[in-house]
Amino acid sequence: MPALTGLMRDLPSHASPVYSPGPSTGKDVSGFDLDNGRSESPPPPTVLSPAFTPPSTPGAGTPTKQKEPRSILVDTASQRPPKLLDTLPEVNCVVRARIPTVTGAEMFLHLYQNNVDDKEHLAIVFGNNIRSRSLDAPRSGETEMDRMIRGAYTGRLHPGRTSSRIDPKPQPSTSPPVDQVIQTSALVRIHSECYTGETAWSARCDCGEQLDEAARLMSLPSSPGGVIVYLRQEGRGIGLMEKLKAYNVQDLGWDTVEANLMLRHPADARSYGLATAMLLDLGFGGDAGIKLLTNNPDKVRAVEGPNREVIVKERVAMVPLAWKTGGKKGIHSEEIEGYLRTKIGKMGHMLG
Ligand SMILES: Nc1nc2c(ncn2[C@@H]2O[C@H](COP(=O)(O)OP(=O)(O)OP(=O)(O)O)[C@@H](O)[C@H]2O)c(=O)[nH]1
Repeated sequence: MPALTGLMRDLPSHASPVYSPGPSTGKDVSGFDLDNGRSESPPPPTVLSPAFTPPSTPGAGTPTKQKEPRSILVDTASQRPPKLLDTLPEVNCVVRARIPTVTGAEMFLHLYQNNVDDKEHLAIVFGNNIRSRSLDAPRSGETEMDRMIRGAYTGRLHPGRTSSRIDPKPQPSTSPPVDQVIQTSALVRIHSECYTGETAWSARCDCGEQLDEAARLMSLPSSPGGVIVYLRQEGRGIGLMEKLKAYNVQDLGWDTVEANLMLRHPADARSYGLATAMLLDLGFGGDAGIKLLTNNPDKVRAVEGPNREVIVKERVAMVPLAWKTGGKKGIHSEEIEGYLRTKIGKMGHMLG
């Protein structure tokens, strides 16, 4: 069908996010034809959230720069709780530093230690009013200089400052007061490390784009602030070495879930107790609730913790930039199409 082939070539690569259930003649159990990188039928409504509409008119959904994130109300109280450990890990923020960023926005990087692993998990905090309880707690024998060096200061550091508590030259704050932040649910993203997608320019996944988008939304002038909890759970918890093997398995024709299973790993080996504990430390416990930036339904309930220590009130979908902009921006590759299709079809991701 030369006419159809020509038409397909003219469409942006993301134009048909497809999933075909039932018997398939292709290699992939999700119905995705691995030979030509596309499938004939549209996704059934069951695999997409009601709000999702495939971008039939490329370019029609181009967002304006300052657009507020669209969120969907979440009610996890009525859902069956996932299997979580009974107790949350202990976390301790050991240092915090101000990082001016290339976009002009400023954030505070918080480095955590914990009692379950030796990794340096991070909280990337936007806004001046989100404080770590463990960081601010006094340590015996420490001097004011010690406190400033580990980041337990208010306001801003500047040459000559001697007290961690009173900033003699307070900076004007554009953020609302703390109480207000707690009443308007803050934006939170729980992000799992992805060296390939965030550092090595990989077009196999959308991890780098999601990290950038989360930071952009939290830096909008209208944003009450927010936190990206950055967990060192590379490769959905299997580590970089195993993830690279999984990429080779994927190049041999299997999808991201099958590749993990073939290597004798779970499809997803992550847990979120550390994230819950870090959010509690940053003051997000109780009724205030959070707005969680995610497409992953498992993450929504798991982040709340065994006793719903943190409550996810709303979910904000992380729609791929290529879908939102009709293909003008974002990631274009055969690999990312297969990856997103598998996340929707097999991992229940809701991209809308
Ligand atoms: N094993 C494996 N891990 C991958 C692959 N691609 C990305 N990852 C890892 O997957 C994690 C990100 O997971 P995603 O599925 O993109 O997203 P999510 O965290 O489940 O959900 P969102 O909140 O919607 O982003 C990171 O740890 C990546 O390193 C892959 O093909 N195989």
